[in-house]
Amino acid sequence: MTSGADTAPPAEASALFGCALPVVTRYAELLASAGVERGLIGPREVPRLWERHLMNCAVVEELIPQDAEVIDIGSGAGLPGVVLGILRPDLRIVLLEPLLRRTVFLRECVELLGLENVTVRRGRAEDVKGELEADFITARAVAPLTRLGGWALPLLRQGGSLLALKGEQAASELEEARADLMKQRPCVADVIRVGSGKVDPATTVVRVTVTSKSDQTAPPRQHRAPGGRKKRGRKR
Ligand SMILES: C[S@@+](CC[C@H](N)C(=O)[O-])C[C@H]1O[C@@H](n2cnc3c(N)ncnc32)[C@H](O)[C@@H]1O
Repeated sequence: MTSGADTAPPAEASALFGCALPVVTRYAELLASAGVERGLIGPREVPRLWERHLMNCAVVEELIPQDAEVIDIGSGAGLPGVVLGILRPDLRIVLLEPLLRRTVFLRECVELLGLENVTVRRGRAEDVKGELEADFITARAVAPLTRLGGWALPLLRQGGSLLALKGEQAASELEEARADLMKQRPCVADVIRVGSGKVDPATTVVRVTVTSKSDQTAPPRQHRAPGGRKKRGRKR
């Protein structure tokens, strides 16, 4: 895969990605070249790859504790799963994607970027129950919350969370979906903004955490405070 348009990172990306910046930059190049050529990402997205896609996805790592297992449902060209995999070598991430040409691109990315903690699984989320399970599920721009919850909640371990990256309508979407989510599995849900001061606007996430029936009012499990984790360098 060759390099495409100018994909140099903005100044703010250094602080966010630290020592992972060269690998994320290589991923940006892959998106801007093969990703565009193969129709996985629109050419108009290239000038805003960093702000709107890579950085916006990266800040979600604040919500995921050390060594968690993550499934990224509907990974597409790898957002947010590939970014999280680069930034957090401690996580084990499955990129779940049904479309062949997307899984081909994802496998190429995983290999070229040396992501030993990331695997690609071709399939639909509703078809992998009993085969895949995780502590966290991420999803961006995949499906309305009610449908996404129906796919994701059965794949979560007790205490695990769906982290759905959503837009400005997140709160109203959650209120509409809340009763349906509860029918799926006992859970608590909230809308949180992550990455304030790092990305503008901050990323909006609907977090749905599966609970036991007796634990309905409990807040989601306490995660590490943002910035409190010691980052481990990736072996290259
Ligand atoms: C709009 S794209 C978003 C891709 C990526 N998450 C992003 O933010 O750029 C939606 C993706 O969800 C995938 N998808 C659709 N239905 C799915 C399902 N039932 N299970 C898993 N993935 C699905 C599609 O193939 C597509 O790649």
